Amino acid sequence: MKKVTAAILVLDGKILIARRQKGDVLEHKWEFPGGKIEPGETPQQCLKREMMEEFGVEVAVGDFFCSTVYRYQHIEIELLAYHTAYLAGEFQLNVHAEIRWITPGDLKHYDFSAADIPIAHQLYEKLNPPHHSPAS
Ligand SMILES: Nc1nc2c([nH]c(=O)n2[C@H]2C[C@H](O)[C@@H](COP(=O)(O)OP(=O)(O)OP(=O)(O)O)O2)c(=O)[nH]1
Ligand SMILES: [Mg+2]
Repeated sequence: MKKVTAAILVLDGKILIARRQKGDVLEHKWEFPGGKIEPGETPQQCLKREMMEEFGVEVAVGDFFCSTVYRYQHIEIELLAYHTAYLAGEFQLNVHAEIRWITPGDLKHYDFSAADIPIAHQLYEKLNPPHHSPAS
């Protein structure tokens, strides 16, 4: 099983999501960006490297958020999501078709890769402000 890291990056209350390119595995699907852990790397080192490779930005990788295991036809992955803080750099698209900054409520409206759906759901539960019932 391949271990893959994914960044939960929130800036000004908006969450970073990225869309995979046409022709890529899982083409057009939205994801929390990251990639496969290489031999000898910690998940944190991997995610820092991937964010630099894929967007040219520097991040600090913080606490573990959650993980999922998913078996695609092409690969079985353990997806490890980490809270990540933006440090520096202009976002450029080196491998993705598009990025968006979305509100927690928007998480339900995007077509995420299957392995990401439970992560998007947990993030929604964590960040979406609860609706207050009227005072009695
Ligand atoms: N980065 C990332 N990959 C995901 C997510 N969800 C998901 O199913 N995947 C799958 C897609 C791929 O089959 C696999 C590895 O991700 P990747 O293609 O980003 O790997 P990578 O950046 O190391 O790229 P490469 O060297 O394999 O081209 O994980 C996700 O949220 N983020
Ligand atoms: Mg990647």
